[in-house]
Amino acid sequence: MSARLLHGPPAADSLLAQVRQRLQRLSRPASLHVIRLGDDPASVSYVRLKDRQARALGLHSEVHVLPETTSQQELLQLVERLNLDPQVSGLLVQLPLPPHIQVSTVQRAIDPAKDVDGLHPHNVGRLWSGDPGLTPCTPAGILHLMDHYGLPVAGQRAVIVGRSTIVGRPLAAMLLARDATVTLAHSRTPDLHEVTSQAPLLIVATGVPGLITAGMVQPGATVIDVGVNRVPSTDGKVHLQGDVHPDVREVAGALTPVPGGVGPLTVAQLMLNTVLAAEGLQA
Ligand SMILES: Nc1nc2c(c(=O)[nH]1)N[C@@H](CN(C=O)c1ccc(C(=O)N[C@@H](CCC(=O)O)C(=O)O)cc1)CN2
Ligand SMILES: [Mg+2]
Repeated sequence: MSARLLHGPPAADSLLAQVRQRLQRLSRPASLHVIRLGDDPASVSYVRLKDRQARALGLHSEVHVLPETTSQQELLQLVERLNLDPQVSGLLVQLPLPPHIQVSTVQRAIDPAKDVDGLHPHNVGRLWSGDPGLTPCTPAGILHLMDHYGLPVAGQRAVIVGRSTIVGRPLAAMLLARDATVTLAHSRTPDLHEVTSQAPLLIVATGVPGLITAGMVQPGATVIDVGVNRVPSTDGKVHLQGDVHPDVREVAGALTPVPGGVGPLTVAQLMLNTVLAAEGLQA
């Protein structure tokens, strides 16, 4: 039997409907500022998606494109200028950054109230403390996707593969807050297949194309594939492949496709975070 596909766009649309409602009640204009360094094709495409979506909602959107060789000090100066600008409600720096830039220093420099990526240590601490705050877009989007499709979270045994600060770690905190029992596995987890094959809910965010194969998945499991890997095909073109092998479709009960699964939720959740930041945070 083939897995039920959990398509991202309808879930993203329902999140965007919430954003439109909140925008109507907003007493001041909301704006999103995205800083991009260099011309990495994936980053160019993701930043374009964010800018287009923000404009489609009637938000003020600005993309600040800097050369890849921009120094950390120059980047921090731009961040500081946007921090101090009262017209800026949301601010993020697109990742990955070139190696001469220390990501954590840049994330710490962003005003936590404008940190629509939810990666400033203040916001990370709030998330783990169970306090309201801005939270990373992809994990928050995953929870919205699950709610949209009526998939239970409370009481679930969830295995996350991948311990990144942008997906795996914050998702663990969010699932715990929703009363799931969470295992956070990673590239150094011994016998990974034994861990994954006992997961009724499996979320994979490793950046390794096809890492999770059919034999590693519990029959009937819900599998959320966060990987969006650009893989060269034999015809010389590049295609998108998830972290989950296509064969998993025959084993899983429900599965997010790549593309068209989690990705659209990341952008929709960013729109919600921008409105939350403009509101001065939280419902
Ligand atoms: N500062 C940040 N950098 C990065 C983040 C982030 O949340 N904040 N996440 C990813 C990239 N990302 C957003 O920035 C992102 C990834 C994927 C998608 C998406 O819609 N993917 C589509 C496919 C799009 C395509 O054709 O390439 C899909 O999966 O269907 C949106 C945003 C890393 N960097
Ligand atoms: Mg990834």
